[in-house]
Amino acid sequence: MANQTRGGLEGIVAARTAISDVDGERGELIYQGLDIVDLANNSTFEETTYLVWNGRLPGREELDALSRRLAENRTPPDEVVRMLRSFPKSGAPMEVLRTAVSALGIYDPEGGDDSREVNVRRAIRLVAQTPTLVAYIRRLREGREPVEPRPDLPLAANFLYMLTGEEPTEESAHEFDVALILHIDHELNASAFASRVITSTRADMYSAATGAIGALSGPLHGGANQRVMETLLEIGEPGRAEEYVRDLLKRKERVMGFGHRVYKVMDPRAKVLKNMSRALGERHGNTKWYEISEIVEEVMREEKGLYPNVDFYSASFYYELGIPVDLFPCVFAMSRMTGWTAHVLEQQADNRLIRPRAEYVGERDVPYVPIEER
Ligand SMILES: CC(=O)SCCNC(=O)CCNC(=O)[C@H](O)C(C)(C)COP(=O)(O)OP(=O)(O)OC[C@H]1O[C@@H](n2cnc3c(N)ncnc32)[C@H](O)[C@@H]1OP(=O)(O)O
Ligand SMILES: O=C([O-])CC(=O)C(=O)O
Repeated sequence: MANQTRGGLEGIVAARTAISDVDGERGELIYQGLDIVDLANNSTFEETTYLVWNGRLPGREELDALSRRLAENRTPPDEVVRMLRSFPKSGAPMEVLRTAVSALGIYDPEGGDDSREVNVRRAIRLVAQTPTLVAYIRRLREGREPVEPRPDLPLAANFLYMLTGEEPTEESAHEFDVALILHIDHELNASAFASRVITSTRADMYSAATGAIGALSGPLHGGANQRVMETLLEIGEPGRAEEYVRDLLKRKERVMGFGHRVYKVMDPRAKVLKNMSRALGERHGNTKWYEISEIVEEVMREEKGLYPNVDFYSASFYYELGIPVDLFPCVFAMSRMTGWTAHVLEQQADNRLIRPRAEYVGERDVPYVPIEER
């Protein structure tokens, strides 16, 4: 049996997928064969969702039909919204989102039917309703009424609108849309793998989405974007950045938003987000968070040879957009819902139970000692 000396399944190919691929040496990411930078420059979240689910770009009518269905399905069931109202305001947003997404399964209007057609409709509802849940979580915990979704706005603009009650500028809505495109999928990342393991037992799509949110929430995965911003806020001023990072490293602590299991160079998504973070800061006349980030990046390269991952520059970008810091992982989840549901559909189409082996390192032949004799 192959053994995993360092653990973490490093370098192990554990699934076949056509959804996305990462070239860690060249710093490239493709979705269904298309380069992420091309998609960031030319596509929209809705169009890229079509691509990731269907393996090709849509024609005009196909795109309009999917956009319409995503817009029509934004309102979560009343029962789930009532549940959100009943949660303590102190609940961590990712915990609340995980629980709400799980509850969506109970109120699924097509529950019990596991055909592909129904699962595609489920995927649409999950992608359409997750942003609404995230915006509602924010409003309700602040004691404010939720802002109803607007079906005339694209998904990205509608989310920013539901968050604040104000329509975002065209530029902000466009840049946020690009950030969502960049987060849609990433080969066999931990949360996508979790979604495939759950699906492989023939459990339902909501179980897979709930498990995936749990996996994403950890600070070594999608929870890192929140920790990055907390670090930037603690640094506070560009003049303090260098010393702060060197101190962290001296204490052998990890600097969030750096390093990656697959990329050995800068994450291509981080390059796009870096430019967007600078541009947004400049438009707002506040480049402080960007400037601190740049210094952190330089020190990490010099001291550790580590580069920013997707979570690093998304942090200052989301912060400048006015998104609350502890909502950052939920924003990641909103976009990644497209990727997770694509993995569920792909796994269902050619399923075999995922059940690897473990290398047993415990004792053997241990005699049972009665409790009085221990
Ligand atoms: C969307 C995403 O999930 S992107 C990743 C988001 N996560 C983060 O940004 C958290 C910070 N980064 C990390 O913890 C890691 O780089 C991971 C978990 C992302 C990937 O790490 P792995 O491939 O498992 O590498 P591993 O954890 O074995 O680390 C290798 C070495 O690099 C060091 N290292 C890796 N990342 C960092 C970091 N961010 N800061 C400081 N040191 C680091 C480790 O301390 C370790 O050093 P050692 O061998 O001297 O002990
Ligand atoms: O691929 C990974 O391990 C983590 C990552 O960057 C992602 O999920 O976007």
